[in-house]
Parts: sequence; C-alpha cells; structure tokens
Amino acid sequence: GFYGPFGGAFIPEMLIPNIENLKKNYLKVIHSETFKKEFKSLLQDYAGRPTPLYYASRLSKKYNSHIWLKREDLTHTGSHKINNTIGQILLAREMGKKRIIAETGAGQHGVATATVCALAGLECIVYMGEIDIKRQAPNVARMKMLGAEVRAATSGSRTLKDATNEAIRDWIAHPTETYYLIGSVVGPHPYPDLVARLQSIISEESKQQFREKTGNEFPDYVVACVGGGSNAAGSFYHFLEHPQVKLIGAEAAGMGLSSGKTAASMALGETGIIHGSMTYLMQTDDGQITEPYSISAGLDYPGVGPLHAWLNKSGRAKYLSVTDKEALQAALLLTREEGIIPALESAHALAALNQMEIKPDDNVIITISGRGDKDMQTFMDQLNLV
Ligand SMILES: CC/C=C(/N=C/c1c(COP(=O)(O)O)cnc(C)c1O)C(=O)O
Repeated sequence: GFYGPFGGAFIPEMLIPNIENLKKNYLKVIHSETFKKEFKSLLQDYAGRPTPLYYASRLSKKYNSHIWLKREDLTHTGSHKINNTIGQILLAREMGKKRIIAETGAGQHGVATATVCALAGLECIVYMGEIDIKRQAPNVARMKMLGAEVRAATSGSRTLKDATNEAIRDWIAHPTETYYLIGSVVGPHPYPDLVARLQSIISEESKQQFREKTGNEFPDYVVACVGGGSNAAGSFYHFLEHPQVKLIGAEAAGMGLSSGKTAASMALGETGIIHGSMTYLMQTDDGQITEPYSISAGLDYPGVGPLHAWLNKSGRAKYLSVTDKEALQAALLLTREEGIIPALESAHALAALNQMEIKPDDNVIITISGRGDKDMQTFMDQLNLV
C-alpha cells in the first residue's frame, strides 16, 4: 500500500482489525464478476454514466487551444463522488455492514453517501464541520431528506479535517457493524487504492471518448482539482503510464500561499502522517497539522492523498495552486462562455489554464468534478451578482 515512500497505514491499534478486514476483502470483491456487473449497471442506469467529454468551443477560442470538459457535474447528485460511493456501498454490503459513516466537506460526498444508503436501505451518519454545514447548506438539506443523520464537527477548524477526525473516532467506537465510507484517496491503505480504482472510470471513459472524437491517441494535458485527490486520481489513472500526457493538479491557495490562509498542501506541505497515511501535509514546526483555509469546502484540507505526494515527488504530475479569487473568476468565465456553472472546487482546475503554457493545437482535458448549485450563495456574495 505504498506510493514510493508515501501511503501505508499508520493507525491506532484499535483500528487494525477493521483495516485488516477491509484489506483482505476489497480486491477480491471489486474484481469479482458480480461486483463488476452491478457496479457497471448502477454507474450507467443510476449515476448516468458515461459522462460527456464536451468540446468547449468558446472557451477553446478564448485560450486558443482545444479544451475538453469531462462532465462529472452531470452525474446523479452532481459530482464524481457518486462513482466512489456506489462502489463502496456494494463492498460494505458484501462485508455484511449495516451502519455507514462518512465525512464530508463540500457535502457532495455526504449527499452521495446518503444517496447510496437510501438505495441500499442502510443507516447513514455523516460528519460535517460546523463551518461547512453553513456554507454548503443546500447539501445538508439534501442529506437530511435522504434520511442521513448529519453530525456537526466542532473541533479545530470545523471543516473537512475535523469531520474526518470525528468519523475515525466513531469508527473506533463502533468497529464491528460499521463501515467507514471514505470520500477521497486519503486515509490508511487500502482506502487510497480502493477509491482511486473506483474513480478510474473517469479516465477509462475519457481516454476512449478522446480517441473517438479526435482520432488522436492521447491529449497533451489532463487537468483536475485536488482536495484529497480522488477526481484527479480518477482523471489521471489510465494516463499514468503514458508520459506524453502531462498531468496537472490544481490545489487551493486560498488567500495566497504566504497569506497563512491556504490549503496548498503540495506547495507548502512537508512529509508527515495525516489520517493514517504518510503523505504531504501543512504542519507547524512541531508537527501539528496547520489549520487550512479555502473558499471551496471540498479543497479545504491540509493534507493530500499519498498518490499525489508521490506523483509530485516523482515529477509525473505537476501541481499548481489557485487562489479563491482566481477560482471565482474562472467559474464566472465558464458560466458566461459555456453556460456551465461549475462547483468552486472544479473552478480551481479551470483557473489552472492561466498558469499553463498551452500551444494552439494542444488538447487539454479538464475534469469538471461537480456542479455549482451548492455554491450559489458564495457566488452571489463574492461576484456581486444582484
Ligand atoms: C470527502 C470530502 C470532500 C468533498 N468534496 C470534494 C470535492 C472535490 C475535491 O475532492 P477530491 O476529488 O477527492 O480531491 C472536488 N470537486 C468537488 C465537486 C468536491 O465536492 C465532499 O465532502 O463533498
């Protein structure tokens, strides 16, 4: 479970039986014919896959290159999170679990978890930072309507990191009947690998769609935003072995790298352990986790998945950092040029275009990881849209 020096499972003793059990089961289950059949049919008939690979012609003119948008915003519940929760709910059911817990920041993972719990008739408890409960209120309402119990995390920065802490504490307290449905490529092995495999459907589709639509073998760039890193892991996955495809991750610089209010774990982080995984994270001199900040709840996390720590260190992928303002401007640009309102998280990937030297005939695939409905209050406030 290692990506170079990163990854592993650095967990408290009390979690070892759960993690061992998951490690023993996950590959057997996700490689079984019954799982693959059910996973594929739910992705298609329930989540609405394949998602379009849309040629953004007005945006392409603006950037004088070829911009393709992978539309994860068009899945059921409105983000890539549903790919992961469908896979993990099938795994949880296979493992005989009745009680599902999850963490959420933007609320997209929380909604996607509550959705598959309703589908499977399982109990659902979602931990969410108090700050995020306020700034992603529409998603809290959706979780409750879907029958989930939303529990506020009131420690620390009261955002994603703290919700994750609370979920892990719950899991330690209720080990046998509970399945922890993690929302990104973070946490102890096997979670980063499991979630990357489930999200790899994104590039399984985009690789084929790109070839069909252009006759070219590969795009020049694949760009995705990075919170924990799951939509990026899925977007990169089937291109990892092809170095002619440049991989760009966009993380949240918040108010700026030197502002002290940022979530740019790659740019500012150092090697350390967070939520059971050896990776990069923003930390104080004595190794305490630095409180992160981002306008976008889904990127407001001080760490990053170990896969990305490795891709960064090995040079296989490049990570750019995008400020709140740059993301807001990119969201408005996409909305005005293509009539698509992206999630604030996805807007960071779009803004990365301004930091890339793309050539006129370059093909760039950008993952729109989610839709902007949940962010409308922030857009109204920040973009003075009366
Ligand atoms: C698991 C915690 C992250 C959440 N969301 C993260 C997120 C992200 C960042 O998460 P990753 O793809 O895992 O880096 C990107 N796009 C959208 C629309 C998101 O909602 C959530 O709770 O909804």
